Amino acid sequence: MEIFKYLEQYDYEQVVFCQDKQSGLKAIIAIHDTTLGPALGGTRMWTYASEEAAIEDALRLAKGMTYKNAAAGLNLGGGKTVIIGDPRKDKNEEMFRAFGRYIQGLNGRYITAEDVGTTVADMDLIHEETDYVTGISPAFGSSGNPSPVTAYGVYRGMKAAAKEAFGTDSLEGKTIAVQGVGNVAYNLCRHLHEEGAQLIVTDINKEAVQRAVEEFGAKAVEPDEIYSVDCDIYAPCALGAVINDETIPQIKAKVIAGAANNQLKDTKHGDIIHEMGIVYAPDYVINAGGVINVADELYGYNAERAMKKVETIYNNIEKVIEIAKRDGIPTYKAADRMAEERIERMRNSRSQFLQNGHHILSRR
Ligand SMILES: NC(=O)c1ccc[n+]([C@@H]2O[C@H](COP(=O)([O-])OP(=O)(O)OC[C@H]3O[C@@H](n4cnc5c(N)ncnc54)[C@H](O)[C@@H]3O)[C@@H](O)[C@H]2O)c1
Ligand SMILES: CC(C)C[C@H](N)C(=O)O
Repeated sequence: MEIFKYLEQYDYEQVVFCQDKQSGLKAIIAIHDTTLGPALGGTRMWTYASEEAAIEDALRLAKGMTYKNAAAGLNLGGGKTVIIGDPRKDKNEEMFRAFGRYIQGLNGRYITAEDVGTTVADMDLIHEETDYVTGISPAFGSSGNPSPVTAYGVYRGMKAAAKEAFGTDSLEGKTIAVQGVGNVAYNLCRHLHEEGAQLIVTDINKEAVQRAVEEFGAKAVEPDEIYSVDCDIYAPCALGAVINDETIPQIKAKVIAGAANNQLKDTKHGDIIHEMGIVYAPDYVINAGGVINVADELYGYNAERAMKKVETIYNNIEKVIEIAKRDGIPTYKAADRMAEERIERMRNSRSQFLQNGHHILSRR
């Protein structure tokens, strides 16, 4: 990988490699764009096949956060961290504290939170070293685990997408195929079950599947069967790149709306599903509930205020669908347009320097 060429192509600002021999920390912090404010994005811990795969993931996810934060109307830029390692075996206190010191060294350019493989307890350890961390324990007056809030946002966004496809946003009686029933999707399934939807679920973790079967009367299928099941809505809530050349021909759903980041393997797959008439709720618009919730900590966390903002995901999905129709483009492009236009507007409106003692970083 020619790193600077890649950074230039997608206009990344900064990449930081963090190494701490004693704790085994190997982390990559990628900061994509700070036009709107400090870069906020979670920390993923994962066993990558190669260092290059880890760098690519950090970069791709950081850019996604720029778009997610912009589309959600947050005054935050985009960044992300990946820690190379197995979250079940390789974690220790020193690792997260060493990582916290690296974040502190960035002096507020990057603020972290949870992502796949990291937990509230990990954020609390980071918090021992820096204030530039969110998603920490409610005991600190903070918002805690963002997953249930992400799930609520996905539920609301799914309803907006359903309204476009079925003429009503009621999910009662709809069959919804949920791929992965982890932290977010378990809570999503609860909302869907309460509204009277029929659930089909899969996961590589059999216990997670069993819980959804017992609690929500879900029907279980094998992981590779989820794409082809008869359903109204397909909700990808596990991995990225699941909308691809192999899966698209199998999909029977009229709506794709789920929590996973980077669902389209390539942009061309967004074009294909658009041509098929599938209503696609762009991933970073529908799954912004978690980041909206943790970002509220920067103002002194208020759950009511945060949930009010999460509700706007319904309107944001409506807005994206409206732009897509107006401009005759797929929804993924409409979402990019919405985010890019906001960043551009803010960039242009900041032509004068004015010291601002009330900047969000001064309020903590
Ligand atoms: N947690 C959040 O607040 C949040 C916010 C925004 C986006 N997301 C994204 O949503 C997705 C889910 O996040 P999460 O926090 O629930 O993660 P999680 O790790 O708790 O859940 C993911 C689930 O997917 C399952 N899975 C993995 N590979 C699978 C496969 N091939 N087939 C079926 N199931 C498989 C895992 O066993 C796990 O149960 C991720 O892509 C994450 O990046 C999460
Ligand atoms: C809670 C958030 C800051 C990060 C979350 N994992 C996301 O992808 O949106």
